[in-house]
Amino acid sequence: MASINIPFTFVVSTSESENLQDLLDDEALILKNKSHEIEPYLNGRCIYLVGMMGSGKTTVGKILSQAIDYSFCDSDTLVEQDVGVTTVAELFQIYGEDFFRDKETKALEKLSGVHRYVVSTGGGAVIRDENWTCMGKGISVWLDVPLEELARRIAAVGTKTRPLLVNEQGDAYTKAFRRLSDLFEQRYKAYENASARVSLENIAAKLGYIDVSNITPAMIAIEAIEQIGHIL
Ligand SMILES: Nc1ncnc2c1ncn2[C@@H]1O[C@H](COP(=O)(O)OP(=O)(O)O)[C@@H](O)[C@H]1O
Ligand SMILES: O=C(O)C1=C[C@@H](OP(=O)(O)O)[C@@H](O)[C@H](O)C1
Ligand SMILES: [Mg+2]
Repeated sequence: MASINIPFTFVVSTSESENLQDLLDDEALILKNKSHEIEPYLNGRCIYLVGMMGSGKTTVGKILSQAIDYSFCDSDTLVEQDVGVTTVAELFQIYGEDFFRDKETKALEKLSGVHRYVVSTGGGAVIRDENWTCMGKGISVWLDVPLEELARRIAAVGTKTRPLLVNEQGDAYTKAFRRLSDLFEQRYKAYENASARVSLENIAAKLGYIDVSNITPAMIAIEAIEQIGHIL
């Protein structure tokens, strides 16, 4: 495999909630045990998390990478470092979305040549066929989260973090929900191309939860491993 020059080394930057040691004991144990079940069949293929903004790709990706002893990469971070900006929002403001999409594709092209990475993609990575060509060399997993939950999470962190939401009017939740609904309508068929799907509504049903708000990132990582196991 030709060595790909990725202009930085990744250290899995884990905040408190994204470190296996800080998960509930049973979650960490289940993650480790389930990871051992699939590891021999992964053959080092990268795992690409796809899904709408706010679906937890970056958060779950860090946990999943540690569980399966993979490195972690967030394609947005790769683009920010490549361009020399601090945030994607800043990049959109200076260079625009088309420039961002070209850089996003270049990042995925670079990543298509490495192994043993969990890659958290940006929510719009699914809209370009050339990105699917890159991700097709690995295993893609769609984190399918209800729009209300996406809007709640993004409102909690502030819509300024997502440049595609900033021009909407109204309170943070309403403008996030409105724009996310439009984007999902445009993209859901693209997300369905993923190798596997993690539905938070299905997890809630399995656990007897009334909604998805209490499903932790670790539970989602566990379900992702289960769904990957079904397609190996
Ligand atoms: N399972 C979860 N439950 C509650 N909040 C979550 C969960 N997963 C992620 N979050 C929160 O939602 C926001 C978006 O998560 P992030 O990982 O950045 O998603 P993405 O990379 O898909 O946009 C963050 O504030 C994160 O802390
Ligand atoms: O949905 C999108 O088009 C985008 C999602 C963002 O990533 P996250 O999904 O990690 O928020 C980031 O790539 C950019 O703001 C565009
Ligand atoms: Mg992200």
